[in-house]
Amino acid sequence: MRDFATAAAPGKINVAFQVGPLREDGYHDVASLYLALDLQELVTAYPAEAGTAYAEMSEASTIILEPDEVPTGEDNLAVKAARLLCEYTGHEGGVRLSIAKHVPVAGGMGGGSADAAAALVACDALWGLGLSRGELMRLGARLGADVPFSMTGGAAVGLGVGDELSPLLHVEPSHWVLIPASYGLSTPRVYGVLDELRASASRGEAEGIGIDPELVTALRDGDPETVAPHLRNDLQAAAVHLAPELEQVFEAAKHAGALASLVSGSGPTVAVLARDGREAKRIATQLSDELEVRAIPAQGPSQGARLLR
Ligand SMILES: C[C@](O)(CO)[C@H](O)COP(=O)(O)OP(=O)(O)OC[C@H]1O[C@@H](n2ccc(N)nc2=O)[C@H](O)[C@@H]1O
Ligand SMILES: Nc1ncnc2c1ncn2[C@@H]1O[C@H](COP(=O)(O)OP(=O)(O)OP(=O)(O)O)[C@@H](O)[C@H]1O
Repeated sequence: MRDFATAAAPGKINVAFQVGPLREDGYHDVASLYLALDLQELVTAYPAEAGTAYAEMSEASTIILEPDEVPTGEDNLAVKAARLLCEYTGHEGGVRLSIAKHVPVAGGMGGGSADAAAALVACDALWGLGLSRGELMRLGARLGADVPFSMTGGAAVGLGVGDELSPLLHVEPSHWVLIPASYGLSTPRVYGVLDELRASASRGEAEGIGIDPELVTALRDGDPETVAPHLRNDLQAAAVHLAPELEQVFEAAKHAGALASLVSGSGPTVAVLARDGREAKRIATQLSDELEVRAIPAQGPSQGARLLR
């Protein structure tokens, strides 16, 4: 048996995100243009006493974590992933999962989902289970709507709850600045506020959802000016409703030279589109000073969950 196994998995942004009406199972049908970023979570799986599974935050984390901000017991998504793998295969080994966090927590960038995806890959290797990618993807879908995309990475259209993925091939790199907030937003709460806002609006039924083919072409061509007008997130109004201070972040991003910006997923992290990598670094420095945050330059697409050693 291996002494340990390390896997990486990416955080994401939704370059476009449309939300349909609330379904009976409490979820919403969505149309998402997912982009995996080079902000990667690293999960190392070490053997532990049989039947136990727990997480610890690694000192290598670049995200500043408040004590108890991320649960380390059964509520941790990586621990849930290890448990699910045991349940599915009948394996009885124990595991300690050391997580190096590089994706803002509760920021709408799928950090917990990336931990789950990386944990599936790392535990599969540690325990020599030899599951197929398809099996790991299906297990991932049971852990959260964003987990399958963190397994595939790259760029993809996600339908259903976000888990029915059609990968986009040949997408040129695009450059972004992520502006994390000092607080998190709960994903179910943000969806709930969207439902409330829609119920109280005089507009009728939600329109049909889908991804504009022009956006796909613009991403393939690597033309940020053409990508910019297509940035759209139906959850943004709900995130801003819960955190009105986000308006200042949009304003600052505009002044700093953003081509466009939007709330990432359920927020509150804001993703800013830059002309190129140099611009992204410049904007990140400027916004870090102005907003007193640690703005992070990043680029996508980036690889999905994979074993490092
Ligand atoms: C906001 C996004 O990050 C955009 O990619 C995702 O839609 C959320 O993905 P996630 O965090 O993996 O979501 P899950 O952990 O599966 O679901 C958390 C909660 O979000 C809401 N939820 C999630 C996905 C979806 N398509 N419709 C929903 O209404 C549900 O209330 C659900 O109980
Ligand atoms: N491994 C984990 N890393 C981070 N948060 C976790 C993890 N496991 C469980 N959680 C819990 O999940 C909550 C949301 O975490 P996460 O960072 O995944 O949010 P998010 O990026 O907004 O998710 P998404 O974009 O998928 O909706 C956290 O507040 C934390 O309590």
